[in-house]
Amino acid sequence: MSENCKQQCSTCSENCDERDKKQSFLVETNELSNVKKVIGIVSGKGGVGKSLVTSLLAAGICKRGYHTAILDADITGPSIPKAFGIKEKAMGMNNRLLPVKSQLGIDIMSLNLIVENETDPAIWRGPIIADIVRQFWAEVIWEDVDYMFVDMPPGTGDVPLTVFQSLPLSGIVVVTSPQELVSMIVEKAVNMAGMMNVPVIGFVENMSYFKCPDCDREYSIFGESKIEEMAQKHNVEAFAKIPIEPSMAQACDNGKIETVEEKWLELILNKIEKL
Ligand SMILES: Nc1ncnc2c1ncn2[C@@H]1O[C@H](COP(=O)(O)OP(=O)(O)OP(=O)(O)O)[C@@H](O)[C@H]1O
Repeated sequence: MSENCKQQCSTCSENCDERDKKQSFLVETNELSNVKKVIGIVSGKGGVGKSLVTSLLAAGICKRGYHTAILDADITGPSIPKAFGIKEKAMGMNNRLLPVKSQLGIDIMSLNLIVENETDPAIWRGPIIADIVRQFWAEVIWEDVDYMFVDMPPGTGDVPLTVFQSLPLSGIVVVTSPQELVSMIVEKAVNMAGMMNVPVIGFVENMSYFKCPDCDREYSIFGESKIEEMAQKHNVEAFAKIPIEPSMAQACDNGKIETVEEKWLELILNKIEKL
């Protein structure tokens, strides 16, 4: 690596071996797959609504007329099939796996679509889990996908690193909540993307506020929003605030996430459309 390396291979003209090393980790898809853009959804810590945002973004892009897919890389906590109300299992064909289609036609692959019982825990160590993610990318038939959304596990561990290194990410969307934003955890995820030369498309502050249904007053349950500050600091134009909305939790539980409006995510969806 050059002494002056800033880990910005796409804009650097230096002919160094670091670029080759990074590219060598990329895993090829199979001959039946074609994925145009891959977007990672990341969060610093668990439970902030990463799967919800993944589902809303995928549904939003699908409603705009694009063939959309979700790769659920959250192997130990796969919640995507439940949010979409998918009960059937993925089928195999010629040693390859076929994704299951949602009602809108989103192609979905998740561990819960191949294990017999959806409550069976994935008691595997990091390298095995990372390998499953690679297999989901390489061995599932992703036919003519315009946009694939990857629901990553929280943090900056083994599996997020595998996704960053093995999949050709066009960018990431960072999901956070107001209280988490003040911590350094989000910064770690953003810095990880920077080191891997992957741009941040946008920030989503979930559970940003609660709007009283009686008086329309907004309450900052988890503290004041800091999303604008954060976006400015990292020079990211697109950001979104999603309120705490009990009907959304219900839609997730009832497998009806595709019926939820994605009005809060317009800016980010526009940005994704222009990638
Ligand atoms: N803005 C919101 N309003 C109401 N419920 C929400 C909201 N955001 C998330 N939830 C609910 O909180 C729960 C956790 O959300 P979700 O599974 O998306 O989090 P996650 O960050 O993906 O979690 P993990 O990292 O553990 O996979 C879900 O039941 C979801 O429906």
